[in-house]
Amino acid sequence: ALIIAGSLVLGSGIAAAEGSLPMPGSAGGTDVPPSYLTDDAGRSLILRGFNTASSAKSAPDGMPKFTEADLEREHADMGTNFVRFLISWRSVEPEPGQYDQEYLDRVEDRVSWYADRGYKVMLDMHQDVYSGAITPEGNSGNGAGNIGNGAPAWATYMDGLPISPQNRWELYYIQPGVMRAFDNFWNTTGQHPELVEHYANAWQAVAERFAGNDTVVAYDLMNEPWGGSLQGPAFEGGPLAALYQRTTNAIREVDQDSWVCVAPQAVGVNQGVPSGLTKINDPRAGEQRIAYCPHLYPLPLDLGDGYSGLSRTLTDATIDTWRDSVEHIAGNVLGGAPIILGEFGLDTTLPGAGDYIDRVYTTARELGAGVSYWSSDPGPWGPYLPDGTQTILVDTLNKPYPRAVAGIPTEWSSTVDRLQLTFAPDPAVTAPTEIYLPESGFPGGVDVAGADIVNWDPQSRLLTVETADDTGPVTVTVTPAA
Ligand SMILES: CN(C)c1ccc(C(=O)NC[C@H]2N[C@H](CO)[C@@H](O)[C@@H]2O)cc1
Repeated sequence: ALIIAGSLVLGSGIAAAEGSLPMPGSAGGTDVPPSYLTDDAGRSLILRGFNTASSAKSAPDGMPKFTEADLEREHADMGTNFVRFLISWRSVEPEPGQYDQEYLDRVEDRVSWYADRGYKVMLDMHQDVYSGAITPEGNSGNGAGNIGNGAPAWATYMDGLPISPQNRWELYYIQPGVMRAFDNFWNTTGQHPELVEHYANAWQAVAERFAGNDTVVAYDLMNEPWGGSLQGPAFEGGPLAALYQRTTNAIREVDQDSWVCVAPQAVGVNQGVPSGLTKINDPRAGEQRIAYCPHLYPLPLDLGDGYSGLSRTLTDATIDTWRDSVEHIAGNVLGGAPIILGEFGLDTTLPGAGDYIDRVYTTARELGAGVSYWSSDPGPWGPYLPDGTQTILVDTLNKPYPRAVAGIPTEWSSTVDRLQLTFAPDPAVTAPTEIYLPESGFPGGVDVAGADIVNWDPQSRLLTVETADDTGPVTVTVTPAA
């Protein structure tokens, strides 16, 4: 909280200095309409799923404690179609220039679980506090760790600076040894220009494996970047943007089609401070495939208050300023990039938790954004407790949504037993529009107005519809059969 509050002050100061952003609470951060990732049939994808999973951070084999049966349960209970799957630099490149193909085999096995159920996967090169190698007790092997995680031990240069035990994991970020590890990674010290090169080449090795895999649609280049001694636009528009550009170029040497997702710095921006991220150019032929993947963690909720009273008021204000910044970066800076809310979440036992989750999904729907909730790990934040008991998250998330749209969605909304979608059909897209309908709202047949039913499968809960493609925007309304 101290750090975040500090960076909020820092961030706010920077934002004021920058002066190029819309005033908080304005009509929105851009006039650029939402855009979408698309599938191979050209359908606009509306992605709903989880981060899977935090347990991978400390696993020696780099894999989450998440079985195919866990995925089957998630799919049956909530109809998700997306996952932000955590991978790690330490696992990809355990030694300099040596890429672990057996680790990538394990990742590919998990990807096939998702493929078999019609999911799309975004691979997240995850880090928190740089590496598990920052503390001897935290290092369960080459940077696997329960305090830090991400970078391999060989890329962790603390130059002998101290790291003392902290009662909150976030406070390790400002420990001298950790600050130096980040300053060496970003080469702010001028001592290690090779590390960002290794990072880009590690991503190239991952992209080389998944380039032809239609299930993997995006690469999230770095989780919650931290600039060490560099903060705000000096970091985001400096070494962070440079790393993103270098990594995008390296990926495009082997993979022309996956989206490259870039995230702002976490501190401040997660809490609504405007980001100073600058343009990343996609060298691919044709449309740019850069996406924007911010996270949302309003400070009042981080402090353990519920979504009620003053905390709710302050959280709503945070969401408004966060949304303006997201629209500005995705629309104006990145040139109309699709948005994926890479992380948001809270302790679902807090007062008003269900209302907060609904508010965030409404904001995501209005932004045309995908969502990966943090996280699928067992516990009060997730959908299931360790004993398998469902939290409120399952029913809160288990709502109708359009998964793949044969055109450009302009708006949609749903309740448990009704969905309405307006979109501009794309004549070039011959695949039908696909909609998920939960059994709770649709126990029997379905009625569709505004489109023709192609198929309704009560087992998979998927409805597909088609419309005449020579018309203007169409509105499809789905209700339970009378
Ligand atoms: C001081 N710094 C740099 C900092 C502090 C706090 C977070 C954070 O809470 N992040 C929110 C969630 N995201 C991670 C996984 O990406 C989770 O462990 C956090 O709960 C990030 C950075």
